[in-house]
Amino acid sequence: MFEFNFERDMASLREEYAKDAKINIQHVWQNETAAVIAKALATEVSFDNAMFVENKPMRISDQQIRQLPVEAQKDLQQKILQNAANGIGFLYGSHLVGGLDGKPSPELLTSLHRFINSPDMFKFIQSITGIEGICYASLQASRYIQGNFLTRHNDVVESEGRKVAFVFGFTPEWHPDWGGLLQFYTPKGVLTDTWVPTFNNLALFDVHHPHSVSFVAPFAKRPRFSVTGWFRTIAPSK
Ligand SMILES: O=C(O)CCC(=O)C(=O)O
Ligand SMILES: [Fe+2]
Repeated sequence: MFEFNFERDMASLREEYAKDAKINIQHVWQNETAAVIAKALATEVSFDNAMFVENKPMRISDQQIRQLPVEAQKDLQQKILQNAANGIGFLYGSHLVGGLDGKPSPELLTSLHRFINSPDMFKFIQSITGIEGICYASLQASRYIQGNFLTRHNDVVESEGRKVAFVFGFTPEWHPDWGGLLQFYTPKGVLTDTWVPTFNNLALFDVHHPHSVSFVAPFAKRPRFSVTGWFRTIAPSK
């Protein structure tokens, strides 16, 4: 069902990853597969708003937000911005595949989760990164619309054995002026790289890299869709 371009010059991918523990690989899926996943993201996924409020992560649906009195909605927005100003903030559309957010996933994403958890995929990732013992990949569909962002952070969670972050991009025709840029920093916070959202790519990077998704401008013409997660050496207990 999913056609992935496993046949590649692995030596050059390895060499690229080894330079700075990150790589942005283009045209990873066969065109048809990428189009089918992109369509599911745009039409079948019910996204919650993942946000950071009063120093806590929370998730709330569009409908729940609409049901709040206008003053409470403004207050929520204010609190998200306050947290971001203090250094930790995010607001974006998120669907956790596998029932983790209590919402069923479209069949296509469930199958995709299985595919990304296949021995072939683990072998592919291990061959590029040199990391052994990958046995699980979590999966999240994400959607960044105008006003969404994710401030600088790393993805280290020792207890989950997260090793390599991945972002499959499904965003055609994005203009860098619209924000939504995946940015990398040194541990001291100096900006090193900026990757513009694109279609049918796979960004892979060591979870220790500080990174962010820049604020999506109010004039962005479309959403930024991705499927993201982490390749892990510890699987969740059932
Ligand atoms: O969507 C991206 O480009 C990165 C997302 C990310 O950093 C995260 O979800 O932790
Ligand atoms: Fe991240």
